[in-house]
Amino acid sequence: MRYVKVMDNIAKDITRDGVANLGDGYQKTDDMQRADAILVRASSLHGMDFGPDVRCVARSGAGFNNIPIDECARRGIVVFNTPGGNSNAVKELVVGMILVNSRDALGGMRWVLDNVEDPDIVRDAEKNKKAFVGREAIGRKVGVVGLGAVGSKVANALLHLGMDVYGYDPYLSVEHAWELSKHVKRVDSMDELCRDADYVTLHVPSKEDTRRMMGTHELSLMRKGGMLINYARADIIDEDAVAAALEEGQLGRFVCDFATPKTTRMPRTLITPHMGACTFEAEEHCAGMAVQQMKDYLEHGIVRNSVNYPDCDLGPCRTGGRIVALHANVPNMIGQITAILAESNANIQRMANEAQADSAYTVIDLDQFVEVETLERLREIPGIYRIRKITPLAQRSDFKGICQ
Ligand SMILES: NC(=O)C1=CN([C@@H]2O[C@H](COP(=O)(O)OP(=O)(O)OC[C@H]3O[C@@H](n4cnc5c(N)ncnc54)[C@H](O)[C@@H]3O)[C@@H](O)[C@H]2O)C=CC1
Ligand SMILES: O=C(O)C(=O)COP(=O)(O)O
Repeated sequence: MRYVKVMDNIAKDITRDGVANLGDGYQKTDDMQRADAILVRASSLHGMDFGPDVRCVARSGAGFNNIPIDECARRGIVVFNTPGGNSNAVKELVVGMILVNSRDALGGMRWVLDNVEDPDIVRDAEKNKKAFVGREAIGRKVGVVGLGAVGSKVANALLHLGMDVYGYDPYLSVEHAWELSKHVKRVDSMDELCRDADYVTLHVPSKEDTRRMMGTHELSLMRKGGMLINYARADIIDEDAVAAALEEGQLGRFVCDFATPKTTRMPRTLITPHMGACTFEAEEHCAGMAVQQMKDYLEHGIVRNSVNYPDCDLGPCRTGGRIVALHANVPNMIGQITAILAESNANIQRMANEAQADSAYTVIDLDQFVEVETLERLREIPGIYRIRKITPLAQRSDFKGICQ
């Protein structure tokens, strides 16, 4: 039995009746000391005491600034996310917010609610509607910051609405470049993006170079009375600068997904409670990806969509035994590992080694399992964070197939 600590309401069918529906061989636990894996959405894991057996954290969602990924890497804990799994949900809400807030739809709705008792509401509505005149989005300049899973979809959708779309993303991936319409005008700086923009919408992860990237200078370049949309993370904007721009009228409207003590006091601001990804479709999609990635890792040592280790997929183990090593990306690790295996007469059938930044991942399929003492010797190599022993398919009680 493997135990999973489920931190958030991941998706209805996954946490039905409070019991994780993770499939045979898995059980939900509240006890971190017993957990083999953690399933999380936006709850913060910073400062949390991970139990000794936690081998992976699966983030059902895109952003992973709630997880100490470097510390996890050094402890041999693989962190996964679910790239793109909720991007359509965010895109739909952002596009809707841009349209709804270009018109004073909310002011109009509020007027109706305030006048429900008015017997002449039909006549008075016609008289009062002039107070809610807005603007059309067509033809207006919008800057999209970050052209990843969400940003590329937002840019394409706004283009289809007839807007003049600009995009800024110095690290644009080939995958997302393929998805992006060629009519999105790519620029090389935030200044170019913000200059005379009627709208700026933010879709970058929270990290050192993006925190407070939308500040006084960037806001001052926008067209007076423009709109800022933040469905990325609260700290991408400089809250004081946005508050000041709203007070001065430089910013006409601010729309964001993050209720903070400061945003909730800003004028002409519409806030949703971090619900960009709250659709049944996105929750199921992300939960499905997160659970599958977690199970593939626990059962087979397959790493897919990790944010702190390189991806590595040799498929399930079809030899007599598999060892996986999570280690520092430094010279001679493979040499030391294979030397110890050679001394214990182990025959390597297949092997893969991948490295990414400071972390590396090595999978070794052997004729048969090595002794416990050999595993202990591997664990003592400086730079080894964790050694795992993976049960081959043929030795699993739930495996009914023929092992090659
Ligand atoms: N409000 C909500 O419920 C949701 C919020 N998010 C937030 O949106 C962010 C983006 O999500 P995805 O598009 O799925 O992630 P993604 O990883 O696919 O895209 C992020 C993009 O930002 C770009 N980027 C990184 N640093 C940059 C910089 N300094 N300047 C400009 N671009 C930069 C990257 O190259 C990448 O293309 C997430 O990290 C998360 O914080 C994501 C999903 C739901
Ligand atoms: O995927 C993301 O980055 C999000 O912000 C969505 O967060 P959530 O899964 O709704 O807690």
